[in-house]
Amino acid sequence: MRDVEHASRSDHVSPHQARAGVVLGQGDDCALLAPSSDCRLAVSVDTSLADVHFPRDASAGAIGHRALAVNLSDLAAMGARPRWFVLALTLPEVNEQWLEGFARGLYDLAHKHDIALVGGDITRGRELSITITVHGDVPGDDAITRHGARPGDLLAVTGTLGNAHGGLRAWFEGQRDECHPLVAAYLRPAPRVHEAMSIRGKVTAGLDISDGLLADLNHLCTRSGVGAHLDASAIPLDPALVASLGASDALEAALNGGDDYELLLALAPEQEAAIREALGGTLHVIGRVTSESGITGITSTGQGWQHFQGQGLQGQGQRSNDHGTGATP
Ligand SMILES: Nc1ncnc2c1ncn2[C@@H]1O[C@H](COP(=O)(O)OP(=O)(O)O)[C@@H](O)[C@H]1O
Ligand SMILES: Cc1ncc(C[n+]2csc(CCOP(=O)(O)OP(=O)(O)O)c2C)c(N)n1
Ligand SMILES: [Mg+2]
Repeated sequence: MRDVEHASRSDHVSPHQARAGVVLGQGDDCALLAPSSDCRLAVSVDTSLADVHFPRDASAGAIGHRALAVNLSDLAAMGARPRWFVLALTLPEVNEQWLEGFARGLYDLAHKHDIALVGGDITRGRELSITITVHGDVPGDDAITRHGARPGDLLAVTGTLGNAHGGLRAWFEGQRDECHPLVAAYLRPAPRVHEAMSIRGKVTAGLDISDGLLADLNHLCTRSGVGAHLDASAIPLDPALVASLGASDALEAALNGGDDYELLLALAPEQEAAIREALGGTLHVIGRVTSESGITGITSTGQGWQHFQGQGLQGQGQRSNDHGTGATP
């Protein structure tokens, strides 16, 4: 255990220890943190499991990066500024070299987003499992939520969709180059933290896309009590994805593949110019919010990622549509 603690406290952590708001970091029974008085605290937890969220033969650095990235993406979804995280690690064995790589992937991303590791827990168990709880802050009532979308709002996404699913498929077909653009999108997602902070207060609702565009749009619509109409031809697809999967499977990957960690936003049309200025070419309008429930404009039989539907790669794209959205052309 001492080895693990050493690796998770190695010298690239120390710059974070002194950062603002950490009264007492690792080493005692709890961390003591001082949230900003004018801010709300944003808290979220996500677990990453070998062969469920990442392939067990991915590099240790990619596993560390990805486990933190998906949590940072939840802070981005709310427009929160990353502050602190805690890490619960279950390992089948202690491998010093693996831990060094894991720590490097994790801390490089932590450093990039100025988030400090303030505590954790390490246990031995059969499967590799990483649970991270992130804390962020957001001023006043500016948090981006799922519940504010209104009929007439535009729907938009950042970046392109489906690449990570293309990378997952490439990995299972034997592609092991982690620098391959689609594989990198899957293993090393780039959470839209700065983008989200620059548009909070300007959007009516938003969330990050982890389960797939249709599934997460459905979450937003349900929470807001609205429906949506999508323009299939406006869904942004990377030419590399279309080249890899063909146009039809690329669209299906974008709609239902998941793992994108892009933002899905609802915004009043009069805010579009300001948001486009903040986000530049990353913003793509893909439809609008409607008053009738259900998602129209898209024909798809998929329903995004569901942990308890016996999913695996074989099941992707072969599931029936029961997400209750009534997706129709
Ligand atoms: N086991 C649980 N206990 C309490 N709340 C949960 C649990 N699982 C999910 N939730 C809550 O349900 C909401 C949706 O969770 P989830 O689908 O995991 O969203 P996300 O994609 O943002 O991680 C979140 O507010 C989350 O905190
Ligand atoms: C090895 C592997 N198989 C399949 C997937 C696809 N996948 C697994 S979980 C998931 C959805 C996101 O994970 P979840 O635990 O639901 O995160 P949350 O929505 O809570 O952020 C997807 C698309 C993957 N990422 N890796
Ligand atoms: Mg979650």
